[in-house]
Amino acid sequence: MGIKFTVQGEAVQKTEIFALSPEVRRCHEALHNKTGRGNDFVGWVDLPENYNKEEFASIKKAAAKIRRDSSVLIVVGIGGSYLGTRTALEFIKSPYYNQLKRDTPEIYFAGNNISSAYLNDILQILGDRDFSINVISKSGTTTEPAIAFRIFKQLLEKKYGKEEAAKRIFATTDQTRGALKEMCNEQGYETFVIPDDIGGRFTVLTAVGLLAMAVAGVDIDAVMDGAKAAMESYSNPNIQENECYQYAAMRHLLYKQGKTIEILANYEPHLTSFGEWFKQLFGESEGKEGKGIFPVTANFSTDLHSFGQFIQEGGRYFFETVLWCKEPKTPAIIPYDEADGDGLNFLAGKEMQFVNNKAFGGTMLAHMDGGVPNMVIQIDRMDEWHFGALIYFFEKAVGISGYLLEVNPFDQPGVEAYKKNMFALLGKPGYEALKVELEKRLAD
Ligand SMILES: O=P(O)(O)OC[C@H]1O[C@](O)(CO)[C@@H](O)[C@@H]1O
Repeated sequence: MGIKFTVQGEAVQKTEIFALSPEVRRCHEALHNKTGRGNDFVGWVDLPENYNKEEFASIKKAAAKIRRDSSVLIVVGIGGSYLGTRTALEFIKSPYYNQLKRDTPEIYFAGNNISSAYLNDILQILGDRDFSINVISKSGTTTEPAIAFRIFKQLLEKKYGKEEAAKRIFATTDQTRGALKEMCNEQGYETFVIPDDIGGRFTVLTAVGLLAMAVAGVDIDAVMDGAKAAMESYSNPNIQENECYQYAAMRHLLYKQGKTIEILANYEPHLTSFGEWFKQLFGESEGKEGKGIFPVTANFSTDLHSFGQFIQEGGRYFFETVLWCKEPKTPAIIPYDEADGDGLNFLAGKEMQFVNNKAFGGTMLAHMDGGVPNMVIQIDRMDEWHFGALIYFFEKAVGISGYLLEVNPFDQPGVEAYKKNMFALLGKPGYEALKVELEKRLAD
């Protein structure tokens, strides 16, 4: 397996982790036998093997068409219909994917906020270039993507006419239900499926993530191969041989010790978006019924110069999980400087990754000395295979971890509260009484 999980220091002993074996085995069985809470939404467990091969081929075809006739792809979506796709692009390609030399379309993400300035910036960047849209929404009624889709769809129709525009809209949505699905039926958009038994935050390895990846020239077969290898490796119910389950158990033990925040730290800007995806995966899965570990992320060494102080000496209620990548995507050598004004000549000729590695080791020891429990998830490199494998590692970990916490890790009832208030304040029909009540509270 190209992923290696290790516990650092003494905060939790291996024996304590292994002592959780009976509970972990129960969670494993509940997940695999579909007998646990939220069992309607565990389709992701065997997805790397059981994905729809016919649709997979259609995704590649659609991607080839987009690459042929579009300079830009606008991907519209939010939450699970956005984060994984963006993460894939930045992890496998680069956060600078759009600026780097390539022969694939530029890709921009819209509908993941309600900012007019953000939207106008994308419209300006797009200009009058040829483009296509991949609108991703299971429900089709999520406000943020619905607004963005209206705007880009109208632009597309104005530019190409309704008929040609319909051939440039690719919708990833529910197989049978929902507002977007109805629109697809009426307008004849090519449609890809968000499976019924996979919740938004677990969909990156479905058409949700795969279409944009394929457009960007990502080898999506290799992504699925990595996920399949992880699926096989982490199907082992024996915690002593299953590092994914060790991670889930370790989180649980730390939570029991009062460590209620997990910092997922990385040392690569290519992993920043991965942290955003992780926040939704763990936040929506575990944060309920007054329980859960609050997921935050740190981008090192950048953030060592911002909240590094707090991590070292602030309140001791968190632990750190470092996502470390062994090989740099591309190497860079530190040059010799005649004047040596910065005193760095002792590093001349060394690779930057050598320095990054020492920053990682030094930081980990300092944080542990400061009382922060540490664990490391190490991958060899940031390529397609490792992306698929790592996604699966975290999905499986949150499934087990959520069951250990005795919550339903596959629902997200709390997300509705803000939506209800927003609809009422916006004057959506049916919310009249709530509007009056909320406006009074806001005016007080
Ligand atoms: O795909 P949809 O229906 O637009 O929903 C987007 C996101 O909103 C949520 O329902 C709530 O955040 C997520 O689970 C989902 O990923």
